[in-house]
Amino acid sequence: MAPAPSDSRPVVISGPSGVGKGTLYKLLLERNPSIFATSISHTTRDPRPGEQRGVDYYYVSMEEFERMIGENAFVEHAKFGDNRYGTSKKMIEDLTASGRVVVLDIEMEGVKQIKNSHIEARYIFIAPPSVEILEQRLRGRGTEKEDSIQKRLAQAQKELEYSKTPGVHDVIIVNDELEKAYRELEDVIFNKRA
Ligand SMILES: Nc1ncnc2c1ncn2[C@@H]1O[C@H](COP(=O)(O)OP(=O)(O)OP(=O)(O)O)[C@@H](O)[C@H]1O
Repeated sequence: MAPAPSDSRPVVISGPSGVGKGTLYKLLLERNPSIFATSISHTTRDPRPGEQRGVDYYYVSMEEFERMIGENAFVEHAKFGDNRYGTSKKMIEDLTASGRVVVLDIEMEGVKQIKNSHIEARYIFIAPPSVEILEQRLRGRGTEKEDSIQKRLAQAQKELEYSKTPGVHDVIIVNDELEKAYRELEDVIFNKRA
């Protein structure tokens, strides 16, 4: 395990569905458990069996969630179906104050919001070697029905376009060979390169 990075800003990892963000994120936390902390979102949905309050999510009512939006308590928030999800500023500040680097797995609209929230963060985009390989991974994961795969691929095109906007991401890592991409991710976070 490497010593703690000198840069303690939260790390925002984004990229299209199926690119391997979750896999890389999990490795980062498993291999450096005392250095990184998982961002814990607020949600209005009910806990699922096995989920723990304050570990998987902070579960709040719709009223509470809307009050927090009004107080500008979120760096980003979104609605999926009937449920709302958000990342609170206080959660990031508290985890950072505890001496750990917060890692956030955020989709494109959330990235745009965080960039407007004036929070200091590092932005890492995970790109697929090609759209064909992205499709293979989405299919290979076996979690998605055909229409969901098509939606994710259409959304991926938008995200890949956005990732080309100059200055949006500090670095783009192509997730070709997993261990190679992982090493690049660590190198960036631990400032072993740009
Ligand atoms: N470098 C790689 N080479 C081959 N397969 C990979 C690689 N990285 C990840 N995968 C596989 O690709 C699939 C998608 O990975 P993962 O679930 O981590 O994607 P994700 O970006 O987190 O997607 P989502 O945003 O939908 O959660 C998984 O089956 C994973 O095991």
